[in-house]
Amino acid sequence: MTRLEELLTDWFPLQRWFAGKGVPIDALRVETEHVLIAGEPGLRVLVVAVDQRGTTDRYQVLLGLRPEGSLGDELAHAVIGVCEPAPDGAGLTSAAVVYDAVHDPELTAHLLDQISAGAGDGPVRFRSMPGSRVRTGLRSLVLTGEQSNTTLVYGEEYILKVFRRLWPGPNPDLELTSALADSVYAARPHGWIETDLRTSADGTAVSTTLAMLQEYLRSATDGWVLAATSVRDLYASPETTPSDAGGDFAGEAQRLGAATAAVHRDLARALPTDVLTPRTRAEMADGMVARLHTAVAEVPDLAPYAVALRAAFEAFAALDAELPVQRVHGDFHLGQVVRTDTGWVLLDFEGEPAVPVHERQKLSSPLRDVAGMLRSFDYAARHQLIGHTGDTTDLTEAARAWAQRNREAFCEGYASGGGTDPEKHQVVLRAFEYDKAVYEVMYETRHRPGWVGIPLDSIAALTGQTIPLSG
Ligand SMILES: Nc1ncnc2c1ncn2[C@@H]1O[C@H](COP(=O)(O)OP(=O)(O)O)[C@@H](O)[C@H]1O
Ligand SMILES: O=P(O)(O)O[C@H]1O[C@H](CO)[C@@H](O[C@H]2O[C@H](CO)[C@@H](O)[C@H](O)[C@H]2O)[C@H](O)[C@H]1O
Repeated sequence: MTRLEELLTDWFPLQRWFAGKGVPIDALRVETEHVLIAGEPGLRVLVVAVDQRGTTDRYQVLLGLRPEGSLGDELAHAVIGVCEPAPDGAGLTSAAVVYDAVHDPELTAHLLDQISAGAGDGPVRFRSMPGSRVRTGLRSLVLTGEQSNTTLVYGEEYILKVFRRLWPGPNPDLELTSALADSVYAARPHGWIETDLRTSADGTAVSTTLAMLQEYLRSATDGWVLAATSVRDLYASPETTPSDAGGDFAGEAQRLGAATAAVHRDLARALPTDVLTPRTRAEMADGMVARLHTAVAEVPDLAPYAVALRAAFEAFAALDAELPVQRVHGDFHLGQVVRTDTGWVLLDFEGEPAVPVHERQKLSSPLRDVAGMLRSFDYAARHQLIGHTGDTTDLTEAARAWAQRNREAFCEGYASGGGTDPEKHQVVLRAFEYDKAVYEVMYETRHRPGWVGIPLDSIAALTGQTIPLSG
């Protein structure tokens, strides 16, 4: 292991985007290293392979290099460590501080310049969308917050989403956002960065998205923040109904449902569609059951509900109805939608970040996204109860009413906006809701253990094993 690899081994577990937190790193290798800026400061793009418990995941690191002692205080938080020159004289010629270059506007300016120029035909390629004229000379800032990737905002003009965990192939976010380039319900794409990544199956080099440049929506307010504010208003007077409390969210939920239906319609027009046969539906249900088994093995608290969950997946498999499928969002929740001055806009079409890309590219029912958003209403209603001591009967009842009201409004908006009426497909909807809740139990256990009670309580309620909060 080189000194750089040793430093990265210590640094990776501290990163929010590192999916292998809590599991020891068996080995870490810099698989490829390409110089984007030679000299000082230097910029390199690394693909780093991390072995953990018999599996290998790959991540992108944009590595900044400056001579030791020359790094300003404003970059102190981004430091990975100090690298010595190699004894054989290859690579560095003097000791350098290496750091997470996404935090260095002097280096990230280069990425925007290169995208604007559509530069590079070598191992790292920069591309701008046909018809886009990307402005340069804008200073970048890293967006803070809980994120699976790293997002830079350039001068309130563009967002550059730097994908951290890499799978060979185009990132679904770029694929779907490009398909929605003319939609008012999605942020316009302007360009991307790509490299070649070898598949683990046969070693073929596949063009793989490293980052995506998109329009920055200046007037955007996060859907989660808006919903949480509405819940907080209700909690201030839990004896009132959600419709009478200040800050009722149902109108927004209804419009969000309609926007979601419009996006599904546009995706179905631009990208492949199909109809599930009984066999392919059974395969989808098998996938849900397999995820349940994995989750129960990792989180034993899920075990009491396994029979009820499995029964819902089997009912889905046994349905005697055709099920249209298409490309969908795949990880739809209130944090993936923003309210702008012109209405709702859907973001982050990457799918569930922990799932291999080829799985996320599979066609699915749009009701899967509907189920994702319904789960999110449930989260928004419940999360403010975390850590509440004392009698929460009134608040729990208020939360239940809030979730139910917004659930109904969203489904009504979705159906009136031209989507399949969720109310008429309860078996499908239930299976997708349960599947998402099982995913959430795993997600929370790994990333936010203090929140795992939210999906667990919902599963208890949804399976009828405690007082139901939703549905
Ligand atoms: N085009 C955009 N305009 C304004 N804000 C955005 C835009 N894209 C993303 N954001 C903000 O950044 C957050 C994270 O972006 P997202 O694509 O969801 O990243 P991640 O996959 O890491 O969660 C979003 O919740 C939203 O608040
Ligand atoms: O936004 P990401 O693509 O990183 O998605 C992951 O993180 C989400 C949390 O930020 C997680 O969403 C879960 O928590 C939300 C509240 O924070 C809630 O609204 C969602 O319904 C719930 O699923 C998402 O599952 C995960 O993939």
